[in-house]
Amino acid sequence: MDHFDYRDGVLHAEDVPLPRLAEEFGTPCYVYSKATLARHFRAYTEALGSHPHLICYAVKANSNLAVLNLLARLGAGFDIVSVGELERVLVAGGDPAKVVFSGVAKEENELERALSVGIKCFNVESRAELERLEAVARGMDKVAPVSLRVNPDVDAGTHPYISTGLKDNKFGIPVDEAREVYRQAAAMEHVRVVGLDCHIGSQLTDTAPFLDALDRLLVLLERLAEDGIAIEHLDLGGGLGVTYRDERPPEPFDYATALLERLSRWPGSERLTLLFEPGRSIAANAGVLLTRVEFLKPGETRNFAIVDAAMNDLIRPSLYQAWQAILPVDTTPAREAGTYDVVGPVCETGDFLGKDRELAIAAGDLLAVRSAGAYGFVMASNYNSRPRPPEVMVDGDRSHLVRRRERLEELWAGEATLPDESVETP
Ligand SMILES: Cc1ncc(COP(=O)(O)O)c(C=O)c1O
Ligand SMILES: N[C@@H](CCCC[NH3+])C(=O)O
Repeated sequence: MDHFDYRDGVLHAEDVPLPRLAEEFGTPCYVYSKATLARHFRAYTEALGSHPHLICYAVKANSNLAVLNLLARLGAGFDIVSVGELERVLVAGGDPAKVVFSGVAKEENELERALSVGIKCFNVESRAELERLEAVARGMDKVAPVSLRVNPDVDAGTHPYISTGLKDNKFGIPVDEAREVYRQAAAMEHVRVVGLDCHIGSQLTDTAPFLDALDRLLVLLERLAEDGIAIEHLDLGGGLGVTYRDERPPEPFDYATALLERLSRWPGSERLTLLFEPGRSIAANAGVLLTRVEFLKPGETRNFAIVDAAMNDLIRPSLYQAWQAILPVDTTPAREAGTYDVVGPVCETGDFLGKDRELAIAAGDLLAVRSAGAYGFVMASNYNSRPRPPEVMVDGDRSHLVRRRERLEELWAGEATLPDESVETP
């Protein structure tokens, strides 16, 4: 469910026709729906109801300041993986006391900054990192709130590049070692154990692996209680999948309800605050990438639709062979249908947005690549010295630029690292 649909044959974002946005902001261009972002976020909080909880949106999925600002105003916490993400959360008005810090190699300066602004929790991924954090906190005469990210060794059944909860993956502390590392943490003067964390992978389409992981964490929780180590919050990470094509993942509401139900079987669980770190399930289907067909190039074995967006704008199809729907924006003109590989201008054979797509299009037409709100702009690059695209937020019948397109002159001068972004005010 989202707010991108056809009216009189023309694709709209909420009440705004996409051709109007292409006219105003140019292409390629990311377009986000504010109402969809808000609805996806609220599905989590509504499912959790009165159970103590905090939804820490995974900033990496879409770190646009207007997106972060909207979620902060809805009461979100944030899951960050770098000090850069922390600074973005702060600029966007996020509360540092609702920030959890994940990642396998947080640097000393990152730990220092996070300690100085007072984040909620460090999700520690190894014994060595725990020791680094304790040393930094000692140097600052602070006490670091800590969860251990446990690797529960469950198969998330997702793409190998985005599976994180298996023994083979670099993430987390093996569940069998976690008890020992918790004991070590509990004995540290400058560390305070507050939580237990896991994140088993991304784009999961079934609740079963999440429930398996939860069961394993709860067994560990009992062992920790025997050791006198009290846990205040359980962080189940992110990872809920979305529909790109024909996947049928549970809705955020059903997913959160299932986990809550399983948790409620455990005595004392009503006192345990539940944290989630969703990224994709909030942002993916709240965004499209708008692009224009430059040329149609018929070939002997394949026909190409060459568009003005490329792998530098949206890398998921090239990197993971990810399938994202590609739709004509205006279906009213009569066009001959054909089968096309939708490719960009970048000099790589792997530069494609979609292959073998049935499309009735002509040069100059607009296309919308769906499900591009998560891991879209954030993974964009300047490869081939192409400027990164602008980002636009639609709100009802209004739209406004939330990041302007990089200018080529700034790229040449090496000054394109901080393009303008606007933080929307209510
Ligand atoms: C630690 C952590 N939390 C949260 C997320 C967000 O995951 P997703 O976008 O699949 O919800 C990720 C990315 O997979 C992650 O690594
Ligand atoms: N970038 C990945 C998701 C990465 C998840 C991050 N832990 C994707 O587009 O599917």
